This record gives sequence, structure tokens and C-alpha cells, in this order.
Amino acid sequence: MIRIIIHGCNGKMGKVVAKLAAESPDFKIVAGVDKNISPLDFPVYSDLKDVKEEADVVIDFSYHEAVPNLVKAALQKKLPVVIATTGLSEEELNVIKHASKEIPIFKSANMSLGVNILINLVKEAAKILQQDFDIEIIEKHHNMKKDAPSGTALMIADSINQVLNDKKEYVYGRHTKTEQRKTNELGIHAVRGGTIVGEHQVIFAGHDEVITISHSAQSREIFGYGALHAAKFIIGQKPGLYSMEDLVKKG
Ligand SMILES: NC(=O)C1=CN([C@@H]2O[C@H](COP(=O)(O)OP(=O)(O)OC[C@H]3O[C@@H](n4cnc5c(N)ncnc54)[C@H](OP(=O)(O)O)[C@@H]3O)[C@@H](O)[C@H]2O)C=CC1
Ligand SMILES: O=C(O)C1=N[C@H](C(=O)O)C[C@H](O)C1
Repeated sequence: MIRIIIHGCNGKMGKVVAKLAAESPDFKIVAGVDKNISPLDFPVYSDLKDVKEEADVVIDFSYHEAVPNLVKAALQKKLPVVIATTGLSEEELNVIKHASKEIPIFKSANMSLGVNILINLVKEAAKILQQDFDIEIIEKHHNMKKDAPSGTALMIADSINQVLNDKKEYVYGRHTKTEQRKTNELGIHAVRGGTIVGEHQVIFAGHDEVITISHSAQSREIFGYGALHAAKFIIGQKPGLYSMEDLVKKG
């Protein structure tokens, strides 16, 4: 049985992970970390460093500013971490990279299998269409989401840039623009409203034809299952920074 600490246990995703783990004989939530420390089905602490329970892995769905402290505590406890939190700054990402020299860290802005398949399809399309098609990404999320654009939209954009001969420059919305679109632009657009779980569309717009590759998350459980799967994968790995690509490769 895998013993898990959920960082951000009172949040929308923290609760989903706790529910899925409780339904499985393979996982046990031994503790949580959040700002509100009222106990749940497990003890809750305000800082990972204070957690007394023995654990095998930490799963993080919290807030970007909380991540450096989490990683430092995980480093002290020599615990592997699955980081799902998005909106991370360069500085926060550097803390993660540095820590991954000593502990295994799994990080992905999207834990669903579907988005990771979408990324493979989009890379293939981008390689073929790069000369004549403009690429734009539209993401849609619920009205409680704090970061924009989504981590997934940025991850898709970075994957596209990896395969292009001439790298694109990201343009976030166009409300202040007074000139026509340049060919080296990759537009990224965020929509926020209601309870939309998460939608990503990658649009390849050519002369008189448009190809759209899209993914629609229909529940938060797909991210929760993905995070539990990642937790199983990361335990026992060598120190390093792992992604969904490593998990999908392993099967
Ligand atoms: N990679 C993926 O597949 C997915 C990633 N996400 C990402 O995960 C993150 C969380 O999403 P979601 O659950 O919807 O967000 P919520 O706001 O519902 O949950 C976040 C939780 O973390 C808590 N928190 C904030 N700061 C700290 C801190 N310093 N220490 C401990 N806990 C803290 C919040 O407390 P409080 O509310 O009091 O501030 C809240 O309980 C976001 O970055 C989101 O983009 C979401 C879904 C899928
Ligand atoms: O905040 C969310 O809800 C989600 N965030 C992730 C992101 O920023 O890409 C993943 C998912 O789309 C849901």
C-alpha cells in the first residue's frame, strides 16, 4: 500500500485525490497539508515539515507560492513528490530543478492521459504544417482558477516550439495590438467561466482550411487518477525531474 501526503488537501483537487485513494486498496492518505488544519479522515498540518506520519510520497495540488517550501521540506524528509500545481514562476521552477538533483520529482501541468496524447498529435501536426499554418491555443476553465493561461496551454506551446525549425513567440491575447498577426506568433488565449473543468483547443489555421485538435476534461477524476498513477511511478525512481512522457513511455 502506498502512503500518501496530500499537499493542498482542502482544495478541489486535494479532495478528489483523497476520495479516489479511499476507494482503492493500493493507496492510503496518511496526512494532509493545507492552510486550514481542521482534521479530515487524516491529520492535517500547515507545513510538510511538521507531518509526523511515515509516508512514501507527496502529491501536490496547491498554489504556486507554496511549492518552494513544500519542495524544501520534501528534500529534508527525502520524500518523492508529484507536483501538479501550475502557475509556477521561473524562480519556483528553479527550486524544483535544484531539488530534483537529490529527490525524484514528477511534474506535469496536466495529469490526464488525453492531454498527453493531444501533445503528441499536436507535435506531429506542427512539424508538417509549420510553413503555411498559423497556430493558436485556446484554453477554457472554471471561474475559480487563479492562473492564466493554464499550465497545460503553456506546456502545449512549449511542445510545439520543441519541434519547429523557427521558434514562435507567445502572444497572450491581442487586445492592445494595432498591427496584423506576424507569422512568428503563437497566440494563447484564456477563457474563464462557470464550472468548466478544463478545455484545450489547438488551432492550425491555413488558407481556406482549419484543423483543430482539442481535449475536454469531463471530470477532475482524470487528473486525480493521473496523479495517483504518477505517485506509484515516482516511488523508487532515481533523483531527477520526471514528466508524463516518462510515465507514458513506461506504460
Ligand atoms: N496538473 C494537473 O493535472 C492539474 C493541476 N491543477 C492545478 O492544481 C492547483 C490546485 O488546483 P485546485 O485544487 O483546483 O485549487 P484550489 O484552490 O481548490 O485548492 C488549492 C488548495 O491549496 C491550498 N493552499 C494554498 N496555499 C497553500 C499553502 N501555502 N500551503 C498549503 N496549502 C495551500 C488552498 O487553500 P486556500 O483555499 O485557503 O487558499 C486550497 O485548499 C492549481 O495550480 C491548478 O491549476 C488542477 C487540476 C489538474
Ligand atoms: O486549475 C485547473 O482546474 C486546472 N489546471 C491545470 C492547468 O492549469 O493546466 C490543468 C487542468 O486543465 C485543470
